[in-house]
Amino acid sequence: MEKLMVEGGYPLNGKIHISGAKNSAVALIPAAILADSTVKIDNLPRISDVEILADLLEDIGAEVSYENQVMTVNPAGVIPMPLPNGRVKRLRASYYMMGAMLGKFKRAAIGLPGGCNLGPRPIDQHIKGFEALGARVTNEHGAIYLRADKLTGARIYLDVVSVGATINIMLAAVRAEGRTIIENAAKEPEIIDVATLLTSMGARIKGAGTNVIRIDGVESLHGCAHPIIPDRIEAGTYIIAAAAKGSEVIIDNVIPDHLESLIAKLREMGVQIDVGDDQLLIRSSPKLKSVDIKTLVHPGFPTDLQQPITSLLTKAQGTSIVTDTIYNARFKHVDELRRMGADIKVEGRSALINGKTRLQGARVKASDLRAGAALVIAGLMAEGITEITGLEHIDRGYEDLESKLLSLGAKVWREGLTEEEAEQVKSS
Ligand SMILES: CC(=O)N[C@H]1[C@@H](OP(=O)(O)OP(=O)(O)OC[C@H]2O[C@@H](n3ccc(=O)[nH]c3=O)[C@H](O)[C@@H]2O)O[C@H](CO)[C@@H](O)[C@@H]1O
Ligand SMILES: C=C(OP(=O)(O)O)C(=O)O
Repeated sequence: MEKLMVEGGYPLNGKIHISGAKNSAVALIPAAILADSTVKIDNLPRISDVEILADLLEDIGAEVSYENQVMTVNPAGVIPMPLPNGRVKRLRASYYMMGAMLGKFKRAAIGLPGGCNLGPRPIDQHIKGFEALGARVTNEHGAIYLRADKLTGARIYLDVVSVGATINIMLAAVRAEGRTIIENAAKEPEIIDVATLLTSMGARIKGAGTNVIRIDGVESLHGCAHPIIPDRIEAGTYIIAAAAKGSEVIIDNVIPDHLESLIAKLREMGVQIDVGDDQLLIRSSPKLKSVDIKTLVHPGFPTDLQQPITSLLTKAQGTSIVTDTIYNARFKHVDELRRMGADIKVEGRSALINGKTRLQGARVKASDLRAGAALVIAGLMAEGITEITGLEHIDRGYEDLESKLLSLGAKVWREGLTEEEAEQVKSS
């Protein structure tokens, strides 16, 4: 076990390159098994979620190679092997194996997914979609069993706007007979990316990125090459870090449209942001203003940046209110920020942040991926050294976190935990 050491107070300067999007990558990899020949995915981030999915694909018979950010999946030998436990619990996106296996084999048995613990994360809308396509779905001993004689296109209205359900239904519907219409679909950029890959494989999909997606099923899908979009949440994390500690930071390889809601909020706070074609230049200000933020489905403010921006708001003048309308328990980072001196109160789904506090380095634990990002940003802002444990969460979603921060002038490094520290972390 390791901890991340962050010595605060150093200004950030320079340029960093954003990796491929985690939330696209984790859907594109399962999607690759739907093809009958090799799929090449370019610009994949080296993060543990990607590595676990590659292992899962090998478990079911795919040939996978992964070098220099390029993953090649040859799905010719894939079999409908059940994946009831083990690795599937280590990430959220293993649920995409359900849609992909159902589309390919008309059956699947996949353990319930893991991922960040942010309060209840049901998958009822995924199941509603699979059932509408003709699958019988049962939950047996913590695994979901899906069986269909055939898949038939259907009109599916999502009761909740869900990224996972929208993509999962697309994965199954591309091989169904006839037309599927997903209404009240999620519109996140990662959905467009998955639809682009599937279309390159021969699928017929219209409307991805809007709230109505039409899919005309096809009999087979072929191999292709696909470059993944940049990670808007990784970019957002570094943009917020630059707003917290930057003098001038260039964030390279971004799609600025994907970051509109964050850019607007940061400008409201007083951060200067110049927008280029695929780069942003961030200039921080010593006088940041408080703002209120409500997380919403895309194109609203992303819940995945709610925790990182909370750290930044501890520095703003006045009281900010951050409300998470997507998850009801995404505030585990707040206790840790309080250990560092933050003045934050959680009331229901909102955090009330009294700003202009001087954070102090402390021993803190990342409870989930973006809580980890929030603590790293807080560590950069704090006086002294912050020791962050729970790095397995951060490693699920940030490629080369330390080297990217080091290249901007931050002081960060990993250290092994002593036996005593490891015991304390386990029992906390
Ligand atoms: C791997 C991946 O892409 N993860 C992202 C994905 O998660 P994920 O796909 O799990 O999130 P969803 O969009 O499905 O969830 C949104 C909301 O809908 C609820 N819900 C969802 C499905 C369902 O069947 N029933 C239901 O009630 C959830 O509890 C949550 O309150 O989108 C989230 C919302 O942008 C992000 O925070 C995650 O980073
Ligand atoms: C919540 C997240 O991830 P996951 O859905 O994979 O747990 C995230 O990326 O912030």
